[in-house]
Amino acid sequence: MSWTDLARNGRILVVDDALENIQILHHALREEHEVLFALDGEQALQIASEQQPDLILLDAVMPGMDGFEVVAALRASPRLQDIPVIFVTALSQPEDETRALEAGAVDFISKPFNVAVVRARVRSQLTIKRQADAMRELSMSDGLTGVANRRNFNDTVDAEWRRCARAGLPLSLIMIDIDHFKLYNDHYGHQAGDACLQVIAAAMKGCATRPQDLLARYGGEEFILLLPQEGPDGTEVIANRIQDEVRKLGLPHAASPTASQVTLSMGLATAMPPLEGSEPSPLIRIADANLYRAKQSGRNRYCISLGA
Ligand SMILES: Nc1nc2c(ncn2[C@@H]2O[C@H](COP(=O)(O)OP(=O)(O)OP(=O)(O)O)[C@@H](O)[C@H]2O)c(=O)[nH]1
Repeated sequence: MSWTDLARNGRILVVDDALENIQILHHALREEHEVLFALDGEQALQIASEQQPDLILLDAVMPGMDGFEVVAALRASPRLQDIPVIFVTALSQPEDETRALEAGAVDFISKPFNVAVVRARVRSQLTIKRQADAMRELSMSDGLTGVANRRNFNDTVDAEWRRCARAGLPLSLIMIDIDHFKLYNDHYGHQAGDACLQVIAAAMKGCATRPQDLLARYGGEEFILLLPQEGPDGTEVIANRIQDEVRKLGLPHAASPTASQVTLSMGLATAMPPLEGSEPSPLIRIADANLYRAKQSGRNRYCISLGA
């Protein structure tokens, strides 16, 4: 897919208190893009939050919340702050343009506008947005297995920890380690080891598929599964599912003293719920200690305890 293709099909939110302006922009953009609209600032923020548009075309002067206030509210929201905003406005003084750009808009178009120019500027901002999205995605995932990387896990566990603490919901972790992986590499070679990590990661990813679940590569052959809103019983169900799926893969491990196939050891830990103001690191340490117990007591199993 080329970058030009990436500029097509974006979802655009047009915000203007004059219906005729919305109609003109809708007409100009509807062939290439999905166009949503809002007639005031409050409605714009609500639709942005629900529909996550790729770009917002925003009128500056509106009754109630004006465009500058809308941009400030977008920038203050972690979920909405990356949505680019182009001001489309009757304001035309250089100081208006400067104020809009300083407030966080990426571009400024004065009314009356030329439709072809609007289309071209929309395309160029969508291209930049897609490139930024792709870069962010890459920086948050592990290059070998495609699952989340450790940094992504650290950011996500902090946010989910706070969310579960506020809502009084449990949060669980499963620390997962491939058994005798050094012997696997020694026996089959490092490339086969890499392929093994990829296959195991893909199988584990299919075992916890709720939107808030996150599988991350935590170290070389160590993974961690974050299960917000999951108590100890559900976590054991998922641990058993992972063991079953890996068993079904039947990856030979001729050098393993534990089994003839690749096996996993796991440490489970649940906060019931996290305490407000506390940190997730003690729970991670408990999951790690339980993984160590699973290794010590024979591998190819999980150990569990409540904690933190
Ligand atoms: N192929 C491959 N191997 C890796 C990668 N990352 C780490 N490893 C290997 O994973 C092995 C981990 O070995 P150890 O920590 O000794 O653990 P183990 O052999 O799995 O033994 P137990 O955990 O005690 O069952 C090391 O040999 C690392 O070189 C990777 O990205 N690719």
